[in-house]
Amino acid sequence: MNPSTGPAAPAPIIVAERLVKTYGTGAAAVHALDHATLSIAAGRFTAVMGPSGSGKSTMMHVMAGLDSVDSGTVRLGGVELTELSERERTVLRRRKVGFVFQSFNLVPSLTAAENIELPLRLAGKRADSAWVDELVTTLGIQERLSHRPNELSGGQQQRVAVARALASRPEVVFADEPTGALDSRAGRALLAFLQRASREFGQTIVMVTHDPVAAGFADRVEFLADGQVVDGFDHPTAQAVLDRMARFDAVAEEVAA
Ligand SMILES: Nc1ncnc2c1ncn2[C@@H]1O[C@H](COP(=O)(O)OP(=O)(O)OP(=O)(O)O)[C@@H](O)[C@H]1O
Repeated sequence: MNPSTGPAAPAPIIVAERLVKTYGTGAAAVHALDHATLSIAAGRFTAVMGPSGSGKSTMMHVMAGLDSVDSGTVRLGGVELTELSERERTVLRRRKVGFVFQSFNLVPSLTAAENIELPLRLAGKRADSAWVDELVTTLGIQERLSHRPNELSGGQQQRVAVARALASRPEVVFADEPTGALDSRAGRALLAFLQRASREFGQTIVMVTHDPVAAGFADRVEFLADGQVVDGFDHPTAQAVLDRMARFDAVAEEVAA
């Protein structure tokens, strides 16, 4: 450790540089990403925030290999995603990435246990049953494994979705507003679990959120505005995030005036 700088920052697992993604052309063109540059540290929990339309979901989809860019580069675990075909990106996603969506996205005809195992089956991986058992127990869903999603509460469905995302120990878990459909108690329990997954198990997590309280569970917060990463800091608290967002609003009001 260098005493003047503290512990070295962990190596980045994702390096996204000068990403450009434009929808439409001419006067109707929308610059969803406008030379956005962002690194995600391995083993950390990172929140991505910013006003509606600032490019958060687009950025996440590109970093996860779900979407292509017009220009720029994205390396995920040393692999340059922008050089892969769509098919190669799909294979890489199955091997390296887990997802948690706001709307859970569980398969209705499968039980909770079958949903949890689905990404492993798709990736042709064998389940590490001790790990899956630990996940299921920690998330408190062991009594619900034989139930189908429509027999589970929203909070239980989301916990199944989290177990599904972590079951294969992916290099990165991407979570898009994972607490958006939950009440605040269930939301906090889920955030505490994500925080624990990164602190205790070294799981890298990238979470898009509008909620300063949710961002307060992360190790770092990054802010997007108008398709660019404009700020970021470590150890965010809900209050520090709120203060930063208020400065965005003040600038937006000045621009509009
Ligand atoms: N498929 C698409 N076609 C056209 N425009 C799109 C498409 N997807 C996103 N956009 C536009 O790109 C911009 C960035 O969108 P994006 O969804 O990444 O923002 P966001 O920050 O995630 O927003 P929100 O917080 O509202 O979900 C927006 O102006 C959006 O309207």
